[in-house]
Amino acid sequence: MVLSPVIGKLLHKRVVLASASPRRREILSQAGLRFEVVPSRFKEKLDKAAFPTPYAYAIETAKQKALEVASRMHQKDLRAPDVVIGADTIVTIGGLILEKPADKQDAYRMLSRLNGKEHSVFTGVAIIHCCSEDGQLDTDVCEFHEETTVKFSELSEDLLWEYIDSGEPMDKAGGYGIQALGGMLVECVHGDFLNVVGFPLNHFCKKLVELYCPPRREDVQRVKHESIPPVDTFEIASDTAQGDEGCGPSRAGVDGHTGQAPAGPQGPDTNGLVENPPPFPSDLLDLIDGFKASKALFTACKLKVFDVLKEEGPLKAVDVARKINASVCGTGRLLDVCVALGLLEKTDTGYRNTRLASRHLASEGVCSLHGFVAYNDEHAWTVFTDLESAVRQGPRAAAGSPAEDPSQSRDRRLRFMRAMHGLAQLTARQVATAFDLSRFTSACDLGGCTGALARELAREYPRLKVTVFDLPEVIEHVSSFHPEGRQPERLRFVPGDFFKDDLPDAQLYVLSRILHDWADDRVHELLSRVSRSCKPGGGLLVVETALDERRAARASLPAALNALVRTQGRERSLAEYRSLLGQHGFREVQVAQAGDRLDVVLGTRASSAP
Ligand SMILES: Cc1cn([C@@H]2O[C@H](COP(=O)(O)OP(=O)(O)OP(=O)(O)O)[C@@H](O)[C@H]2O)c(=O)[nH]c1=O
Repeated sequence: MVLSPVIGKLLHKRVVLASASPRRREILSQAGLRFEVVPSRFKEKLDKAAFPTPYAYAIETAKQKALEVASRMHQKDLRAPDVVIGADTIVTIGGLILEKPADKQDAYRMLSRLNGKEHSVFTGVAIIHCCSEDGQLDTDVCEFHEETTVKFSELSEDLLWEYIDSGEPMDKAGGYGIQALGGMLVECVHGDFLNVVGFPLNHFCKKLVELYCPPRREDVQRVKHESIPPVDTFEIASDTAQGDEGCGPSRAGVDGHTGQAPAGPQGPDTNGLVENPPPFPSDLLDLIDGFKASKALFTACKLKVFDVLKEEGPLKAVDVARKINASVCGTGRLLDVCVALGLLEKTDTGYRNTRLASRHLASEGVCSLHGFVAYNDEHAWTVFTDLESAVRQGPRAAAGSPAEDPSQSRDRRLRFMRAMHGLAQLTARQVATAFDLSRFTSACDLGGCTGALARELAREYPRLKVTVFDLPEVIEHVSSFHPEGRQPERLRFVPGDFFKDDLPDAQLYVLSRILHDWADDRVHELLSRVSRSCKPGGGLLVVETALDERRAARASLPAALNALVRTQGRERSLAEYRSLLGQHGFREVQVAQAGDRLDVVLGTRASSAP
């Protein structure tokens, strides 16, 4: 049975599934798709470190699998299939990508890593439309990914080995099959179950709707009046008004061109709408509306909605309104928007936090980003409204990072410190473990703010003594960030200015999220001071979000703008950071990623002066 009309659109096409996975075959054939199976010969050996995110890796692998089949079939038959579908499923935990285990020991290593914890399963999918012209293969690639989180129960060694001995883990990413025996390991799943099994059918159907069934004119007009994107529903796929022609393999739909669609036979009508409108630009509308979503999140945080619900949820809108001292109508709308944004859940008994909100948006807790949200709301929001003049005039004349600007008010400094503290706590472990730093016995975190990274370094390396060096007006507030009182013995805070004062002695210097705040001349000045203090064999660890050519990731783009509106600094590429370290006498420069957004660069001070 073909439930989704859009799958029906593919019935007259030659569709190929470029996969040997029996699960993918089953999911797609149960959805009513008719296709041939041609397993891909593409070796899954792409360099994972070359991708900004795990899903970028999965998408690229899926694309390469499908392209290999398309080009092999084209060469063999001189007729490529119409559509080739490739997919790749990976399991990720703590920044690590797990694929199919090589052997039983490998399966054991994977399952022990997942034991008792939550991990993400990503499937990257590529839908390739092929067309042969003059013997040449022409392809249009549409790609997407889906993420599902899965939590394993605490499992005994015996159970893990029993499961491994069943043989089930061996052909499955992460070493388990949720659809079979492996289901017993799983405590809960958040997201699309079939995505874990190997193919995100729901997202796939939505993509097909985008590709094959651009919205009808009535829908476009409705959008004009109501600003509600009529996408992502399968009803649009019903082709009563459009017929097969309008819903065909539109080039504009297939290659995602958002430009002008060719005018229909009558040309543009009086509204400027055309007979065959281009695919509805839902991503673009999301982008246009993006600031409203941010502001809703900021406001809910500021009003402590997530704190109230963490402590007492689920609660009805009227009760939340009373607790946050706001109107019932306004609160109800804000709560519904938070539900739509995936921050809250609405149940029969009222609204409650999603796990994401409880973890990151409530004001307390080690993973809280409440301070970072407040900083964005109260500071970044204001300066970004002036982005146009920053773009016109170039970076702000005001020098220095917010923590270092002496004219800053105490409140503003504290707000900035809270923001940095939240971010640093969240990433400290990944930064501390990006390289093995156990050869060092002393480290100095320059501009180390509240010591969040320094604490993690001290925790990770039991021999390491860590000094946090920051401005006196910053150090003065440190104790309020560690309410439990005493700092660990191997951690000390020294007030000073890294541009003026002698740097504390250390074997390893750390500059975490510092360099991007400064223009090139100041960066050279700082690095030459570090280089002079660092003894041969010592190290310099730089932590930044690098602008790398490979990284088309949106993650690094806001940072590029930050530097423009906030300081004289700028983001730099990994090649630039490497070169900066080289110019200041650091050799054997290595690069690693700490999570999705941060790059860590480590250099060793050479014996000869630069
Ligand atoms: C987490 C999980 C994974 N899988 C299977 O793991 C393989 C992933 O490997 P892949 O590289 O994406 O695919 P493949 O099997 O090598 O096939 P191919 O597409 O030819 O590369 C796929 O099979 C999936 O179903 C399950 O069956 N159940 C699960 O719970």
